[in-house]
Amino acid sequence: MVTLRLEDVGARHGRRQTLTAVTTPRLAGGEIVAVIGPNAAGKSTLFKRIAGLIPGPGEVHLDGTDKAGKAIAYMPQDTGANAVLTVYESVLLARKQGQSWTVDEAELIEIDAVLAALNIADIGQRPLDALSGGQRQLVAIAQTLVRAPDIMLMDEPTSALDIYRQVEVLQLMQNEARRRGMLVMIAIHDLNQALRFADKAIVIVDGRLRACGPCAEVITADMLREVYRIEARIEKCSRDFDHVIVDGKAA
Ligand SMILES: Nc1ncnc2c1ncn2[C@@H]1O[C@H](COP(=O)(O)OP(=O)(O)OP(=O)(O)O)[C@@H](O)[C@H]1O
Repeated sequence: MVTLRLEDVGARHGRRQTLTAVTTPRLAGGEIVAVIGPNAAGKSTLFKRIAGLIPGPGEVHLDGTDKAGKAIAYMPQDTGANAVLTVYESVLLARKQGQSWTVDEAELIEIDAVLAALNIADIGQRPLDALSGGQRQLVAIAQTLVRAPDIMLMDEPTSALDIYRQVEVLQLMQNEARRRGMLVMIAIHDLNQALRFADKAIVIVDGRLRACGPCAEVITADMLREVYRIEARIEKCSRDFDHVIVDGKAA
């Protein structure tokens, strides 16, 4: 099973230290980890650092994978639209990522299955630049999923989706994490969706790790007051899920 552990991981943008000494316990495949924190806290920077897209001090310890160089897939927050490609072609291109261009039947079946699971099979032949924002986000999720990584880093993957699609995507990611033994880290601002779908939460504040652990232990009224400056209660709904109820800004 894949595991990820960060040790003193940092990053800079120019002269500014944007990530400082982030150390986590071992995070294991099969789990959803919500990465939360205020705007500009360093969530995307953390993902880019884990994915090896930006340099910095510290160690990203990756174990239990045989997909050297392809174990981690990063889905950025802003997904551009390449006008030349159709949805299907773009997903196929993501699947092949540097491999030979021979396409076998099993790969096509897999791509069809991912498009169907995300409910976007009907737009397969549409050019990318003719999609809505939400459709583009779903295509970006498909592009990441077909790479069959051991670790998926998803940067606000549901920010453009309606509530039905949010649930559909987060449920799918939960199922896929369990089924494939994949570690899925999701930067997300919706704390109720984090409480509903994530096993653990990591809180990033000012580029530092403030907390890491089971959602119920991390997403607390005290944390919301200190980190987000809001007064809120965490209450169980009638189906026994924790919910954040916001009362207002903290004094
Ligand atoms: N390319 C860049 N050049 C300079 N500064 C950057 C760059 N990318 C990010 N930063 C800075 O690094 C800090 C962390 O940004 P990051 O995008 O990681 O935050 P975030 O937690 O993902 O925010 P959000 O929730 O708003 O998406 C911010 O202060 C941001 O301005």
